[in-house]
Amino acid sequence: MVNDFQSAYQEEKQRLTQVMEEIDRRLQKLRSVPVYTGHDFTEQALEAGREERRQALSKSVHEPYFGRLDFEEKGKGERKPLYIGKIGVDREEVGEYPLVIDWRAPVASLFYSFTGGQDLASYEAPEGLIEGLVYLKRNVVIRQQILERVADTYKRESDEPAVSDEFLVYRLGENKDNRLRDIVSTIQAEQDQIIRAERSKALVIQGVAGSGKTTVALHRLAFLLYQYKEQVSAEKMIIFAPNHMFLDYISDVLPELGVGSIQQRTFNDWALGILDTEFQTAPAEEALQTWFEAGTNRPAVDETTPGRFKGALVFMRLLEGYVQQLEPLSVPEGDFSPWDGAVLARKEILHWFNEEYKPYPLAKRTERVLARIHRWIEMELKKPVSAVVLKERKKKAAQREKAYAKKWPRFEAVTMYKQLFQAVKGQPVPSSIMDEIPVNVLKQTAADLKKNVLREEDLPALVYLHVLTHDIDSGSRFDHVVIDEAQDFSPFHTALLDLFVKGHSFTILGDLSQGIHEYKGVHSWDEVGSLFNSGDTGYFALTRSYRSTLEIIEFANVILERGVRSGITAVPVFRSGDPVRVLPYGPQGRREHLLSALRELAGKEYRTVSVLTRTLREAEELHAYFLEQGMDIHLIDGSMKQYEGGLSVLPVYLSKGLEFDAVIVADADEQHYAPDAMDAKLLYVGCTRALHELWLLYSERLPAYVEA
Ligand SMILES: Nc1ncnc2c1ncn2[C@@H]1O[C@H](COP(=O)(O)OP(=O)(O)OP(=O)(O)O)[C@@H](O)[C@H]1O
Repeated sequence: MVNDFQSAYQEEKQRLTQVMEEIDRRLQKLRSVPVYTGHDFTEQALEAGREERRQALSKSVHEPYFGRLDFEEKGKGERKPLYIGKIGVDREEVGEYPLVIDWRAPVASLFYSFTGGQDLASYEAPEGLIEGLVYLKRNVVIRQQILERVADTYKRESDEPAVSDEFLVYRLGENKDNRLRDIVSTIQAEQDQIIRAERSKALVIQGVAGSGKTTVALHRLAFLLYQYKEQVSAEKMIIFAPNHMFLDYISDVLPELGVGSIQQRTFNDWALGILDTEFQTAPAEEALQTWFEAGTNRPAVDETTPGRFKGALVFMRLLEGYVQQLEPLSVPEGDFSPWDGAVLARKEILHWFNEEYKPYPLAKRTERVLARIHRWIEMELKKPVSAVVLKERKKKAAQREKAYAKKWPRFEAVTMYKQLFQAVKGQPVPSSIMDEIPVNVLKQTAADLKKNVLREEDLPALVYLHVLTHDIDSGSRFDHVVIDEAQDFSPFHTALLDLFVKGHSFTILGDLSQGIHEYKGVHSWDEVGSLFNSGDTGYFALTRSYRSTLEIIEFANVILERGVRSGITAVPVFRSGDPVRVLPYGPQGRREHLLSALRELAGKEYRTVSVLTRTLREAEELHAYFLEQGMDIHLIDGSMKQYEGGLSVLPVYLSKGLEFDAVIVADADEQHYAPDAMDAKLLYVGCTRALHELWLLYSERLPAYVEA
C-alpha cells in the first residue's frame, strides 16, 4: 500500500514537472511576442486572444490540474490518463488529447459523474454518447507548484467497487476563511448533474442546508458560459442574492473559476436600476425587527400579509387590469390647437393613439403620438403666410405644444402606484380592482406612500408597472438568471424576472426548511413551478449536506423533524467531529459563560467563530461586552456590506447563507425560541451554519424540538 502510494506520488511528481515546464515554455513564447498597441482591428483582436492565453497560462502554471481519470474508450483499446484542471491547456499538436482538460469539457464530466462499479461509464459529447471503462480516479493537490497530496478514490483493480469519499472528507475538514470557495476538485455527481443541466429550462432546486446550492449555482454559471459561448455572454448573466454582505461573501468564486463580468446583485438594486428613480426603499432592518422579534407577538402570516399579497400572481393580474383602465384616460380632453385658427381634432389624436400605435405600451404610444403631433405642426407651418405671421405662429406653437404635452400622463411607476393606492380617497380606480386588495394592505400602503415610503415588497409591482407601460429594452434582457435563497422570493418576483429572461433560462435554488422569511417568500415549490409549462421546467433535490459534521447534521435534523415537521432532512457525508454541546449557563452568569465559550473556541485553530443571538439588540449588547473584555470581534447587522471573517456576533436571522468553523448559539431556550415552526426554522438555520463545532447555551428550559 505504502509502496503503491509512493510510486503514485513519484509518477505524479514527474508528470507535474513536465506539465509545468511545457506551460512555462508556452508562456515564455507568448510573452516574447511584442504587445500590439496599434489601431488595426484584426491585430487588436489577435492581441486580445494572446492576452487571454497569457493570463490563463500564468494562472494555470501554479496549479495546472487537480484530478486524473484513466479512461479507455470502447473500441479504441487505448487507456489514456486525462488530467482535469480549472483551465484547459491544449497541446500544440493537432488531434491530441489536451495537456489539461477544462473541468467543464464534456469528457471531464466523467470525473464527477462516475461513482464506481465495473460497468461501462459514459458521457455526452457533441458527437454523441461516448462509452468506455474507467480505470482510475485520482485527486491531486498542487499548491504553488508543489505536489502536496495524491489520493486515489477509485481503482478498477482494487476490491473497493465504489468511488470513496475520503478525499472529499479531507477537503471538508479544512477550516474556512471569510469567502466561499470553488469546489471544482470535489464536485459530487448529484451537483454535477445540476451544473451541466441544459440551459433553456427553469430549474428549481430544493437543497438542504449546506448541500452546496450557492456553490453549485456559481459553478453552473461558469459552465454555461463555457458550453454555450456562442449563445450567452457573461454580462447578460446574473445571480440574485439576498444582501450585499452575502454578495461579498460569494464574490471570489467566479473569478477563481476564471469567469468575470457576471452580474451579482440584490433584487432591490436591480429593480431600482430599472426604475431609474430617486426613491429608495425603507431600510430592511425595520421589517426584520418586526418579523424576528422574540416571543409570540409576531403578526400571523396569511395571504393578506402585505409581503405575501404583493408577491402573489393575483396582485400581478390586478396591476394588468389597472394599466388597461389607464388607456382610455391617457389622451387629454379637447382638441389641440397650436395657434388660433389651426385645430387638430381629438378624434384624430385618439385614432393615432388607439389604432395606429396600439401595439406599443402606453408610454411608447404617448411618445409616438406626441412626435406625430410635432410633425403635424411642422406641416401646418409650411402653409404660405407672411414672415411676421410665421414667426408668431412658431412662438405660439412651441408654447402650446409644451403645455399640451404636460397634460399627458407620464406613466411613471411610482406615480401610477401612488394613484392606485390613493384610490382609497376616491380616485378613479374601478372597484373591481380595489375590492381585490385586502383592506390592511390598502391602508398600510396608502399610509406609506403618503410619507413617500416604499418597501422592498413594493418593488416587483413597480417594475411591472414600468414594464407594462414602457416595455423592456434589449439591453436589460438576460441570457440566464440565478436566484439564490429562492424560498424568500415571491412568485411575482420570479414571474417578473421571467419577462427579462430569454427562454425561461433560470436556476432557482433554495431550501423551504430555511424559509424564515415566510411572510414574503414561497411556502411550496409548486408556487414557483406552476409559473412555467411543465416542459419548460425541471426539479432537482440535493439531500446531502457537505458543510457540517455528522454530529451537527444529526442534531439539526431533530430540530427539523420535531419543530418544522418538514420531512426534508439532510443526509450527512461521513465526517465525524466533536459532539454538539448543549449547556445551561453556568454559575458565572450568561454573558460570562458566553465569553468563556467564545474564548475557548477562538483559542483553537478555527478561522471563523460566531455567536448567534436571537435578536439584533442582544447581538449589539454582547458585542459591546465582548469588546470591553478585549475580544477582537465584529458585529454583523443588516447594513453590512462586507463579511470580515474572524470572530463575529450576529442575530441568527442574518446568518443565513453564511458558514463558520464554530458556532455558539446564545440563549437557545424557550424564552427566545417559541414552540412554533418559524422559530424552529431559525434555530435550524443557526445550527447548520457550523462546519466543525456547535455549542448551544441556554437558561432554564430548552425548546421541545431541541435534543438535550
Ligand atoms: N462537492 C463539494 N466539495 C467540497 N465542498 C463542498 C461541496 N459542496 C459543498 N461544499 C461546501 O459546503 C459548504 C456549503 O455550501 P453552500 O454554502 O454552497 O451550500 P448551501 O446549500 O447554499 O447552504 P445553505 O443553504 O445552508 O446556506 C461550503 O463550504 C462549500 O464549499
